[in-house]
Amino acid sequence: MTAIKGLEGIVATTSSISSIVDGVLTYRGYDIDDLAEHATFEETAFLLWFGKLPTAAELQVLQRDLSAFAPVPEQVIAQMKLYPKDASTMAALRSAVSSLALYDESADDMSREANRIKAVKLQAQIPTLVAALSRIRKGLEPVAPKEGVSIAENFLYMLRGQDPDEISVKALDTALVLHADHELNASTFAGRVTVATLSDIYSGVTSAIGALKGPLHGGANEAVMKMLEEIGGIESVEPYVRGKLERREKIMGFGHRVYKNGDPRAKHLMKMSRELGTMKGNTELYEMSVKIEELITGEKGLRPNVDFYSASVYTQLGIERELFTPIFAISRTSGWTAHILEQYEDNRLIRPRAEYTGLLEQTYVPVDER
Ligand SMILES: CC(=O)SCCNC(=O)CCNC(=O)[C@H](O)C(C)(C)COP(=O)(O)OP(=O)(O)OC[C@H]1O[C@@H](n2cnc3c(N)ncnc32)[C@H](O)[C@@H]1OP(=O)(O)O
Ligand SMILES: O=C([O-])CC(=O)C(=O)O
Repeated sequence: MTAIKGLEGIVATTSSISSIVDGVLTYRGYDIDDLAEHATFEETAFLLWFGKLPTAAELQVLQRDLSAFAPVPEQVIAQMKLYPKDASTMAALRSAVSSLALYDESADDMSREANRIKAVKLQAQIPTLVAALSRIRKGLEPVAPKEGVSIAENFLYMLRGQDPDEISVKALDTALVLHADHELNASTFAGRVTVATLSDIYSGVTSAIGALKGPLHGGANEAVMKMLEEIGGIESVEPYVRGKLERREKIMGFGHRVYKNGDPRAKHLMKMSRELGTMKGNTELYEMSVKIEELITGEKGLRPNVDFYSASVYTQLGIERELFTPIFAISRTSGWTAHILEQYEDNRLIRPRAEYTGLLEQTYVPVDER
């Protein structure tokens, strides 16, 4: 038995949800470029869950269900108010999502219909939790979700307590489409491993949130923003990046396990970053990001991944850094739950083997003789 560290290149399951072939990402056969340009996040979530784009009537039903499910149990809000104010938002979100299960009587109902409803419910409630966590951290009361608006619009409304502008809603909606699914990434794999024991969907999504939090995965978008803040201005980019390269430190937001010639989502976020900066009359974050990319690609051949330009996009939308990875979780809930539903449909326990490298032939020695 020879271990493949990080399971690199191992094909661990079949899936008909999303694919990456020759650097092209598709959801259910639709190119991400096509979806980013034309689809809403709600259409994308439907596509991931049910394998086809919704008709107008199906979309209306989904939007109605998402609105109906968006309020979260008041007990969960009360618990969130007790969380330490300096806890990371992802750690708080992990706890809050786990708590949701305690107040859902159908949490352990493993029927296909119940699990489909819970997927929609989680998608509706996670944005409410993230917005509430942000306000609670600031000492503000959470704002109840609005009926009849998109997830992107509702999220920005719940964050600020006022209606967002159309450009911000559109930009966030596109970012949600771009982050919705990504084949067998670490958090999706974690979610699938969890439910392959026939554990419930809340446990699967809680596991996935834990995996997304790490800086080698979704947590990289917050790390990118920290780096931009540390750099401070365009004139400091070059010495900062060269210093990091000399010390052989990782530059967050670059590199990818699967894409070696560039992440197809990055160009959309780069364009959004440029457009938002131009619109707001301040392109410094965009220009700093472009300069970092030129240096890293030039020196190391590494290309930006989805997390790199999303940092400047969210900042230009006026969103605080602590919410970047939770926003990734809002979007990826669609992909996680689609994969969880797929796992239940044709389940087999996921239990690989380990190559043992420890001691051999040890003999027990009583404690007082050691
Ligand atoms: C949504 C997402 O999860 S996208 C990924 C988000 N994560 C990040 O942006 C964190 C920074 N990037 C990384 O750490 C890595 O590129 C990963 C974790 C994404 C992929 O890792 P792996 O597939 O294991 O690649 P691996 O770490 O083996 O990298 C190959 C080589 O490139 C180097 N490298 C990879 N990424 C980076 C980086 N961001 N900065 C500097 N060097 C890097 C590695 O040090 C390694 O060099 P070596 O061969 O001289 O040791
Ligand atoms: O696929 C991966 O390894 C990470 C990634 O880009 C994602 O989850 O979007």
